Amino acid sequence: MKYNSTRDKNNRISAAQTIIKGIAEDGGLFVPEKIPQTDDAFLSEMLTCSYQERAFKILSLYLTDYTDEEIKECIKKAYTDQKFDDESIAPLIKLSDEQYILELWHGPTSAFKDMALQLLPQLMSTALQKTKQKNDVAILVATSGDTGKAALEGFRNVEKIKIIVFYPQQGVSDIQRRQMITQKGANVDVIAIEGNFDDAQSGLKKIFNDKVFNKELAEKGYELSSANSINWGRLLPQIVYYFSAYCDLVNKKVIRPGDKVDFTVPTGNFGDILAGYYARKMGLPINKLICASNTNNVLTDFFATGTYDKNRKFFKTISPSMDILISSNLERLLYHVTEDDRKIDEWMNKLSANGHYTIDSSYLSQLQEIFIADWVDEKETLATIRILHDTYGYTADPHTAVAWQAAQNYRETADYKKIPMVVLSTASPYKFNDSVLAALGIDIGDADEFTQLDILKKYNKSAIPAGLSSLKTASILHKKICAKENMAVEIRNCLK
Ligand SMILES: N[C@@H](CCOP(=O)(O)O)C(=O)O
Repeated sequence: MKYNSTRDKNNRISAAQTIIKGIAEDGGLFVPEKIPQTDDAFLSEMLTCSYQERAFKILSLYLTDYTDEEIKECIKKAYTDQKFDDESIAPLIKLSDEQYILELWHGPTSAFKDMALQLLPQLMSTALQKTKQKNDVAILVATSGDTGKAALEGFRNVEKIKIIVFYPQQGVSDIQRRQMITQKGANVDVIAIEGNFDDAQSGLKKIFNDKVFNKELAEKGYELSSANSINWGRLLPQIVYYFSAYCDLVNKKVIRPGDKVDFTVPTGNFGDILAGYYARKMGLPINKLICASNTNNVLTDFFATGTYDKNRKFFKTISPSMDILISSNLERLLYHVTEDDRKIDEWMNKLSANGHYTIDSSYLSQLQEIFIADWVDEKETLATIRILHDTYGYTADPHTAVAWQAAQNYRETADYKKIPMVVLSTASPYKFNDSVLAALGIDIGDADEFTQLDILKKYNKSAIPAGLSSLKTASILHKKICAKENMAVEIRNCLK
């Protein structure tokens, strides 16, 4: 299996090279040349498998230049009970006969990003050995809150790899910031930027494509890569949990093999929901993928009109990980729908130059067959957290609440087929204590984030994750702040 750039079909490389590179030199994203197909037998074998075995079955379809032993070893190191506090790795929680929550935050940093970022470092280290690359890798990450910490935790002290994370100074929750600025590890740097996530992501994309800068770093012994979902190695592990949740529904006798299921995904950079699209293309019986946004509803408008327009007000919300106006992985989706690298290049150039592009109506109709897009404002997000708590005794974080409400909205339309709905829960509520407590009507006065953790415990059945309670005594190790124009300067300083 080879991978090619969305902007140049002739730019083809192996899976190992794809994972090391992260992004193509032409600015495009790497996609599998063919999406492997699964059949009834594949799914039926998967039913009795552990999460790790399910991961192996999916990964081996895509990582054809890795040996089975290499893939198994990567999976074994990633999904252990030392790292995940639930043995099923991604537990499926029933809230009603038709409504399920897929909790993806039982890893070390309490966000769904761990599902991929515990595995990516293993896949990358193996790729470096396989390709005998001489230079070290410098991973550059832009985060709106969750990816940063998960990437730092995954890559800390990994040999031949350095990692530099940029986060928006004013755009993450208190706990998310604490998680990042207390990060230990000889190979990590964390820098706040005076800007938002889009500034960080766009700044890094420019740096990835800056030939002169890349040459300078190569001479110093570094190749750049990414741990954001622009890296294929981030998306691939996420396909697994769609299959796994489906198998769990069959095993619980909620559905029979072959029955269709809907998934709702809180969406920012479009990676998580795109993994669902790959699962669907591979043959998993998914009916609709519901793309849930917060007030930064650029994707909702895109799926309604076919015009992607980032020229709009950027809102800082209580679901900061979704505060994004340039959703990178949409490029991959458009490539798969059009199979036309020229068109993708044209649209992405328009997006860079003017901030908008419009796709042909025939493509839009194809997308509307699969995707339902909706958005939820701040007030409704808070109200939903309260409803989930009071009705189901379930404490959700704001991102999950956005998705839950978008799912309910869809379930009230004439299109809804009365089939099970799985809502992806992407972060622990303990990462967003002040918003969750406000939603529950609890007065926190001037309680700090750690007192808030303890208060929230009284209203939440699950324990405070060890990785969050330990932050209280953790020393602050990273204090750098930079202007958004100075990211390259900071990178140079970190890679001296
Ligand atoms: N939601 C993200 C933003 C980056 O998305 P990614 O999936 O491409 O890493 C975050 O929390 O940082």
